Amino acid sequence: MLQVDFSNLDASRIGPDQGVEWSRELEAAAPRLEAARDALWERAGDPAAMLGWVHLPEATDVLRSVQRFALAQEGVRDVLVLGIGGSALGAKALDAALGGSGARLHFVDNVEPEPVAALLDRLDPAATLVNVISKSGTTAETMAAFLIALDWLRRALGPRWKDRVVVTTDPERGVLRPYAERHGLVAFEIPPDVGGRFSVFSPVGLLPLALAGVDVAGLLAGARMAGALARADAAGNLPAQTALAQYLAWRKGQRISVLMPYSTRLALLPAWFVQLHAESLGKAYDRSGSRVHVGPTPLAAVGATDQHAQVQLFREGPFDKLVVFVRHQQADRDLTLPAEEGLEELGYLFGKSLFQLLRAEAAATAHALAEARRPNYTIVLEQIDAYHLGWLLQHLMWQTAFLGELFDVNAFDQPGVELGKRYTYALLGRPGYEELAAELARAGVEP
Ligand SMILES: O=P(O)(O)OC[C@H]1O[C@H](O)[C@H](O)[C@@H](O)[C@@H]1O
Repeated sequence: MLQVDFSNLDASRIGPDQGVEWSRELEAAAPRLEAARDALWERAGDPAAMLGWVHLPEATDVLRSVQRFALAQEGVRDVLVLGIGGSALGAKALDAALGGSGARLHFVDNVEPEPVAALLDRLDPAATLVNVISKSGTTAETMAAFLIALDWLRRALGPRWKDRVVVTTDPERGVLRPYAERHGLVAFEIPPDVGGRFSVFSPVGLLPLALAGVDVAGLLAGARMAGALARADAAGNLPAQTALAQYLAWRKGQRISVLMPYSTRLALLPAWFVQLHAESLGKAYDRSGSRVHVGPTPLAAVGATDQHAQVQLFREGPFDKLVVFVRHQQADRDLTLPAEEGLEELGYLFGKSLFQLLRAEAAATAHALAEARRPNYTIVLEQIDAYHLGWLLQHLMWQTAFLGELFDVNAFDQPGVELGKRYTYALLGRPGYEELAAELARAGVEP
């Protein structure tokens, strides 16, 4: 089960001394949420609407081909995953939470030379599979890493390098697809109507995760539950409900949306969420073309660790945050705290377990924030496993789609990142970018 405890929204009334009860807010917004739901499901069949991610959890043929490929990779101990943004963050978060029983995944999602060189020094090319992932098939960082990895493989393996590369990209766009065809490389598809940050349950995430030994079928089963709830009426539609809480918070001045899982295993989940919300909702224009400049600023935190770093700000700083906790109810393993002579002052801990302490800290922090009228709600997972994380990630994607409707923005494009890319091309002398290069020269911008 995945449940959401909204009780601290009531306590804090979404902001200092304003707002009404959560249940009333929800009731009042029900028609709007249900209209948003109907609009999303109606558009889900239209490839131009970029809602293909809605259907990924049902794609059992893709699941099987990914599993078959992973099973056949005998002798692969390490996987070099070359991708950035939506082509890395989901698998990275889920591997950190659930990986470990299969191959080790190493993500190259930056172009800083020292870590890349150090990683290649450590790995054995004969036991490493390179999975290059790019929806557009053109991203400079990913392509640069690919050029280096190809050279590294070829030097060590000669013509056998082809057995050690698998490509994940759009069926048509970009340079990777024709390159894979030219060399007969195994290639998986990212459906054209699935944007990068919504692609974790396509081969983008499923392939590396299957190689890492993660229960990818479990992920999809959980993700299907999020989809089922996204069809429900407002009273039972969890993604619509959390979207509403986020939207109301924004409207009432809580413009920073914190995601704070109480789990080190989930420490990378907020990084994935940050891209999902930032690129989907941070928009200059609404769908009718009016200037709006909307978008909650997503902020990453981890409990209990950040109680000792950020919670001071969350509780006493500006009234500008909505804090979302993620907790789990069952630990897979637990450790009991033994009594120790000479440390009697810690007696309140003796006989308790680490998980009991973690749970107490999460509940205490949520209440301490509510008590200071800081809005927060808690997503409760039964446990940290593939099923519940599949559910959680798909829930957050649905939440984002609902928020796109509430803010009336296109949640599936990211026009704001393009100019920086074009300037980079100009600085590197890419043909066709001469005018931009001249503009940069006039402004005194140098690499
Ligand atoms: O998968 P790719 O096409 O290589 O894209 C990787 C990332 O880069 C872009 O700059 C976009 O802003 C992201 O949304 C995307 O996830």
